[in-house]
Amino acid sequence: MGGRMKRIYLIGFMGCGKSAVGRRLSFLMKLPFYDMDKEIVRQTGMTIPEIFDQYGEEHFRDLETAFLENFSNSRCIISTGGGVAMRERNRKIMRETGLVLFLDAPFREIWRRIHKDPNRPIVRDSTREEIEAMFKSRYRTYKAAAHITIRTEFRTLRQITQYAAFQANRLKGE
Ligand SMILES: Nc1ncnc2c1ncn2[C@@H]1O[C@H](COP(=O)(O)OP(=O)(O)O)[C@@H](O)[C@H]1O
Ligand SMILES: O=C(O)C1=C[C@@H](OP(=O)(O)O)[C@@H](O)[C@H](O)C1
Ligand SMILES: [Mg+2]
Repeated sequence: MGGRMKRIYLIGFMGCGKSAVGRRLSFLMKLPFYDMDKEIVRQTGMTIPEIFDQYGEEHFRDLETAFLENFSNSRCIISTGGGVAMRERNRKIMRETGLVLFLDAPFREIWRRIHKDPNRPIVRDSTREEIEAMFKSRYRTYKAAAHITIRTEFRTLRQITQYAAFQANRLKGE
């Protein structure tokens, strides 16, 4: 990634565990934690569904890119939203400023975790088949954007967090 590792970014599909692992990783590594969705909610004073409904998805995507462009803290953990890695500009920023970890979870697990959550507008507005198609079409982009892929199936949040910390320490300073 060139120069010293600064930030750790968690990427992957909705429900793969980015927010949950990021929070735990920040405790374990004693680094500040930013969940991009929460930061955008805080900055706008609106929920994610409200932003989608009132301004549309493209506006939300622009807020995500603006967050990455304007963010200045160097050593920290950032949990992205599931759509962040889909933009080339975002991928470039993430790879230039940190280590990118893809949390790779199987779709049936993901669906079990997200299908009832009203806070994810894309899930709220789509069928299971549509979400599965989106999962498949995004998969290779996550994989290519990441320095490391972490398979999460059959692993607890604690195990995943420990493995993420191990990889981050191993690659520190590269
Ligand atoms: N490996 C795991 N084992 C058990 N529960 C998990 C695991 N990964 C995620 N979860 C749970 O699934 C839900 C969705 O995870 P979350 O971190 O919000 O995903 P994301 O931020 O990637 O959308 C949360 O309740 C989280 O605790
Ligand atoms: O995958 C996506 O397009 C989205 C994922 C969500 O974050 P999580 O991945 O944390 O659920 C949130 O940013 C928004 O609902 C859109
Ligand atoms: Mg999240």
